[in-house]
Amino acid sequence: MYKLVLVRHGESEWNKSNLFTGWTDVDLSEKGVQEAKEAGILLKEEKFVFDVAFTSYLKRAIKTLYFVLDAMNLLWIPTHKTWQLNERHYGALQGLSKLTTAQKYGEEQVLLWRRSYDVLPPALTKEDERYPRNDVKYKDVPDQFIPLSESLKETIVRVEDYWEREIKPQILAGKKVIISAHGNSLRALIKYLDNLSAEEIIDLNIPTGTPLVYTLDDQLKPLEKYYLGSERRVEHKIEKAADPDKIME
Ligand SMILES: O=C(O)[C@H](O)COP(=O)(O)O
Repeated sequence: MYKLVLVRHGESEWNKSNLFTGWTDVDLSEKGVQEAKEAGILLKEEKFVFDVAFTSYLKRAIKTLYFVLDAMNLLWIPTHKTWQLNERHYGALQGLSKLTTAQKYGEEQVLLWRRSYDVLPPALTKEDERYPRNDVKYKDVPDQFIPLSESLKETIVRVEDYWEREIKPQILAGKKVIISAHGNSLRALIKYLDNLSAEEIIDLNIPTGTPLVYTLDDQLKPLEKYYLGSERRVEHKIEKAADPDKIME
């Protein structure tokens, strides 16, 4: 049996103002920093220890991992960063308000862009300054993997590939692993791990800064999973992840 911990980054500046973010490299909000620190304290209180950590190329996930590991006195452990754990690329929606986009295109269309399995958000063009090729972080990523937009289906392909090649062997070697990533790159991983259908994944919302603990069998099939923290607080954060404008603090 193995344990695995997943954590979505704490609230970002763009979560706070409810903008489509994707690969935009925005920082944590003050509240997000607090959430990350609290996640680390919770993990420490529950006596979790990690041997190796994985995160994306985006600072909101990297900093969340930093605050979690700092609270646990584990900043020294090896940490692997990869573009393959980045948030799903939101294409030309990146930077737009989720609320005004819903007013313009309808809530149903925005729900499809946000939560469906295979609907692509509108694509960027290669001339757009948001095209990831313009960002030095992705200089070593081959052209065919640089997205103009991604559905969850495409996100799963890159997340699954990284899981199989890099993360799974570490877990099977007995290393205790934590992954700090994003709402949709974690939905991608969870769909794969839990073998969820395209319908089931629509209703899955991941709360910010809340450790999700998996117990896995010898084949890494999930036996159990649960969020750390009070049930009421976790529920509230899940509702907020589903519809940030409707949920007040
Ligand atoms: O990229 C984003 O905008 C957020 O990180 C996740 O957005 P979502 O809740 O619309 O999937």
